[in-house]
This record gives sequence, structure tokens and C-alpha cells, in this order.
Amino acid sequence: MLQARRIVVKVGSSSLTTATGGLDADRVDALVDVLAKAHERGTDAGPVEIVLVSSGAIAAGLSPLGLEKRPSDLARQQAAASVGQGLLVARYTASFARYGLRVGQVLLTADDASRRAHYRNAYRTLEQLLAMGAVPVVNENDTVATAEIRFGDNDRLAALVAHLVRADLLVLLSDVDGLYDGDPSKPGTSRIAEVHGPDDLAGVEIGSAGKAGVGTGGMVTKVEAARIATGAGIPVILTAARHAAAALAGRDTGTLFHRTGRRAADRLLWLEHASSPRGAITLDAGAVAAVVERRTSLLPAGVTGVEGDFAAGDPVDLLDENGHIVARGLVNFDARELPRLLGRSTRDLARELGPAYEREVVHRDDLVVLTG
Ligand SMILES: Nc1ncnc2c1ncn2[C@@H]1O[C@H](COP(=O)(O)OP(=O)(O)O)[C@@H](O)[C@H]1O
Ligand SMILES: N[C@@H](CCC(=O)OP(=O)(O)O)C(=O)O
Repeated sequence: MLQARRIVVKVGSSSLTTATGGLDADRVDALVDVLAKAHERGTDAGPVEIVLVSSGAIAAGLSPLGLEKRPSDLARQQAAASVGQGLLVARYTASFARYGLRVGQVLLTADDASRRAHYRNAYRTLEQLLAMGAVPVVNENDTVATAEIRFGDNDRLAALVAHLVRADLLVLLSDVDGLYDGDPSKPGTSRIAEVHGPDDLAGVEIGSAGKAGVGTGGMVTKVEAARIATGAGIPVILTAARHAAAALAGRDTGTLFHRTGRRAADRLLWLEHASSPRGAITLDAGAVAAVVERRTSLLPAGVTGVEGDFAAGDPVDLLDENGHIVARGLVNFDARELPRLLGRSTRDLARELGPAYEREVVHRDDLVVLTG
């Protein structure tokens, strides 16, 4: 951990704001003190780069808009996020400036991150900010994210950002100092120091957000984030924001999730975990075998059915003839264009409708096979 050179740190709303809404400037400063010092201290191999994934926009916007608690409707959440994100970044800008550090705001949605051009842009911006010594402050782009394209929780976003920037470590900071074997507010529960894989979670009661009322996903989304990151080869520390200094100094704190896999850095992890399908395409048995076993592109000839109202570029699920999801991909046609192409060879389609119709329904580079 001490040798981690690139660290993604995610901080939850409950660690930055008061329960009634409003930023707690002292807590923001305390977090920035820890991050700036870790950056300055560096490792034997060079400086430490920090990417901060910060929640808190909605919570920070509540009291300025006269809202007493997090509203249940998306429109007012977006209004609160719009006001709160500005305040949040202004606070970080002032706080990091005490150390001569610049911050750069990066707002992402689940939807655009799984698209090739947007994914590359996000990657390039983050790399460039780090190369210039700035601290990227990432959040979901709440004001434009509609219900279908929302992450909703920043834990998963942080895991995917860690993968995107090829981080050495993901630190999830919350109001609780680790994963407990049951509801931590109840007596008799204890902290789990290390998780080596799913078996260590058997019997653990993983609950939703606590009483404070500003957090969203509770432990469910943190454990899911840890699963995504560790599966992609990135270890995760989950601890309380007040223990951030200890965690970054490599001292034993919170819960350490060991890596379980190693996965090449590509945007398909985003397609798998971040996108919500806008429709479904049914494949015949030959196309299922081609896509799942031979990892080829999906051509119109192998498609037997289309559901949903998607547009070219949207994520769709690919189903076998029994309706089981076998893959997810970015489709190259609008839903209304597909019915007349079904079962036809690309050569026929090109001859009849023009070369634009020679394209794959889903290109293999835009396709992730879902196992299990
Ligand atoms: N098994 C568990 N171990 C630890 N915390 C848990 C567990 N189950 C539920 N929780 C709750 O999850 C809360 C943290 O989630 P949340 O409020 O969403 O945090 P944040 O705003 O930091 O993302 C804790 O305060 C705790 O009440
Ligand atoms: N994008 C939202 C954060 C959503 C979220 O995941 O919140 P939290 O559970 O506090 O990490 C915001 O800034 O309010």
C-alpha cells in the first residue's frame, strides 16, 4: 500500500456534510490535508497521484435551496446537485490551494463512459490533469443524468474510475470504519479486517445507508465497488474518513479487500457495470455460439427479434432463444431500422440498401460476454 503511486480516493456525502445539508468546511479541509500531504510525501519511486471521487453535491445544495432533506424526485435532486456541485468544487479549490495544488472538475455519466469516444476523452483528461500535477475531482454529472443513465452511487463510479486510470489502490472513505459482520449500530457486531474473495462475505449482513440521511447506497454499493475493483486487479481499503491519514500511510485500518483478478484496462468493464440496457436483441443459436464462443461481431443474419426503443450507440442486451442474457453491446442501428434487416446477409443488405447497411449490428469491440 505504501508503494501505491496512483490512488483513487472516494469520499461519501456523509463524511463531508452535516445531516441537515450543507458543506462542513472543516471536514473538507481535514480530508484535503491528508490527500495533499500524501501527494507531497510521495513514495520511494516518485510522487503520489491522487484522483478524488467526491459525493456531496446533492447534500451540499439542500440548505442553500431551503430543502430540509434529500428530495425523492429526480428534478429536485438535480437542482440541488447543480447548486451543490459548484459549492463543493469551490471549497476543494480553496482548500487544495493552501498547498499550492490545483483541482480539475470531471463530471461523468454512466452512459457516456461506456462509449468509445467519451471513454477516451475521459481517460485523456484525467491523465493530462495528473501529468500537470492537478487533482481531478470526479463526480457523477447529476444534472444531466436521467434515471436510465444514472450511476446513482459513486462507489461504483470510483471503482470504474480506478480501473480507467489504472490505479494501484482504491480507498473508499465513509462514516463507518470498515465493513462489519452486521449492522454496526447494533451491539455485538465486529469489523472484518480482510476480505480475500466472495467466500469471506458469506453470512455478512450487508445493509443500506445509515441514519444520517445523506448517503445513498450504504454497504451494498461499497461491497459491489470492491468486487469490481478487486476483480480488475485493484486492492480496496474501506475505512472512515477520519482514518484517511492512517489508511494512506499504510497503517492497518478499516477493511482491506485483496485483489481477486487481473483485467486489462478497457471500457468494456464500464459497459458491463455502468450501463443500463435500452433494449434487447434475440439471437439464434448460431449467433450465440459466434458471439459467446468465437467472440465475433453480431451480424443481422443471426438476429431473430428486437425489443425496446433504442437508438444507434445505445447499450442493449443480447439474449439467447430462451431469453437468457448472454452479452451486452453497443448497437449500431436504431430499433426501428432492425426488423427489416433480420436474418438477411450483410452482402444482400449492402446491395439492396447501400453500403451503410453492411455494418455489424454490434461490433465485437463494443461487446462484453456476460458469464454466470
Ligand atoms: N455490514 C455493514 N458494515 C458497515 N456499515 C454498514 C453495514 N451495513 C449497513 N451499513 C451502513 O452503511 C453506511 C455507509 O453508507 P452511506 O451512508 O451510503 O455512506 P457514504 O455516504 O459514505 O457513501 C454506514 O453508516 C452503515 O450504517
Ligand atoms: N452524485 C451524488 C452522490 C451520490 C452518492 O453515491 O452518494 P454517497 O452514497 O454519499 O457516496 C452527489 O454528489 O450528491
